[in-house]
Amino acid sequence: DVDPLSKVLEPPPDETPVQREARLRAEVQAKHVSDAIDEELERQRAVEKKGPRALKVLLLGQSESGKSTTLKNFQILYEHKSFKAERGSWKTVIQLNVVRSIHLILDAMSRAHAEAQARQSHSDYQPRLSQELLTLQMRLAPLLQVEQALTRRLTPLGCGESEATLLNPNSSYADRSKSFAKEIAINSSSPWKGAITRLFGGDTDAPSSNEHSNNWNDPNDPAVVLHACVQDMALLWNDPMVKKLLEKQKLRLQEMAGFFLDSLDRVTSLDYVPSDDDVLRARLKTLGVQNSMPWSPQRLIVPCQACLSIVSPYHLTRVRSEGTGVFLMWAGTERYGNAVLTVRSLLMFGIAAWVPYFDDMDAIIFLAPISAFDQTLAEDPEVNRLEDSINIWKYIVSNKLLKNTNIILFMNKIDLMKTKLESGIRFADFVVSYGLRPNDFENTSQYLRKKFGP
Ligand SMILES: Nc1nc2c(ncn2[C@@H]2O[C@H](COP(=O)(O)OP(=O)(O)OP(=O)(O)O)[C@@H](O)[C@H]2O)c(=O)[nH]1
Ligand SMILES: [Mg+2]
Repeated sequence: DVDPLSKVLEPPPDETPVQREARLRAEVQAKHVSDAIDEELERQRAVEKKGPRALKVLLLGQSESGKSTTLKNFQILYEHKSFKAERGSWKTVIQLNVVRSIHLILDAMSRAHAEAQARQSHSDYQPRLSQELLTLQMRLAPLLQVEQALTRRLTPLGCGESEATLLNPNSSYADRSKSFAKEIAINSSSPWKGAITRLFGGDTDAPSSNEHSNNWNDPNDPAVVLHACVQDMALLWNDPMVKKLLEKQKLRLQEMAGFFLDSLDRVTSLDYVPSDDDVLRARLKTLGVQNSMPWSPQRLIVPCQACLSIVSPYHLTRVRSEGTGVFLMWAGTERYGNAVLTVRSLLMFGIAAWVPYFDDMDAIIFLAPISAFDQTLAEDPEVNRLEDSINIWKYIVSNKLLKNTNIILFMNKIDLMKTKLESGIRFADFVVSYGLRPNDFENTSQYLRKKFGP
């Protein structure tokens, strides 16, 4: 009869005093988050009493499915002024995305190097990495410090996740690369955007508030280091040996979230201000529930139950609107005490815990990134991402508690889907039941519409 949720929340039996302190701190923080959400809901109720009823939409989907991106798209449509005001804060995220891509390359090189050395001890030694590459690797070392500085900038109040603080400068390179593979996550209630803006004296009414957010006289300023490293980064990314090595290790950086290596000159230039498209592409993992401000005077007109639509959040078209709209976004990953739960595990614990979020929603927009057919979940490498999306979707549409809620499916990331199919990745290799049908977007998307359908 043990409640599965409290079981997950139990502290581990061998908890050390340090872990205990961290857990209690996290719990206090979670309580703040929860109180802030309550306050926000209360505030919204007060607003609703005055004006027309706000339409509430919940964005739901596995991690990296595009919830934050969809929210950004709606922000572009309805709140362009505040979206523009936040561009300076996104610049820090984009810099972090660049550094992360470079690190993934450096890690891949280290792996190849280690492999070559192991082979050297056997017979004929063929150096795998050229001397230039080894030099580049050394010259790009300062980027590690940059990563820490950027992380601190994004988590000024300690509201980042432990992934962000794991990077201890005294740890070995191997340890650092291991922790680097993890993404930095920001709790959605964290005031990171505001904190950066305040830190640099940004004016939120200005069209691009943080153009002056860097100190060009400080050689340790992340933007200065990145600018100084731009040639080396470009040399590394364009090196044919690196290309081969990445291909061999099946690292397709271009398809990964937060890819900016093809725009290095632009995004590391001293006067760089992110464009709308850059902000859409910037990747920062969200934890926790995020509540948008009510947007007025527009409202989304949502179609009927379980409508199927194919859109790319990059190219949402304007929806006819009136009244006000509120979006609630549920992160792909949720933290409870010391346990990190995914949308999937939360659903398995029963929808009861979610009811406060679900029951007064007018609509749920479910994000299913169909391009993920050849990928597995970061939190569970055994589970195919597409299969996971289909399972959660079926759970949602068959849930009685949601029978009066409009449910909209966004089969998104279609641009990536097309690129993948065109590059020769075979859909049927991952979805066996697809059989011998043509490996093109038209047929695969048609097939998936049916798969998600009733
Ligand atoms: N190519 C492409 N990339 C997309 C699309 N939609 C989202 N992305 C990218 O996918 C990455 C992940 O999207 P997010 O919006 O951060 O995902 P999320 O669902 O909020 O993920 P969590 O915060 O981890 O729950 C981002 O870098 C986006 O730019 C799309 O339609 N096409
Ligand atoms: Mg997110």
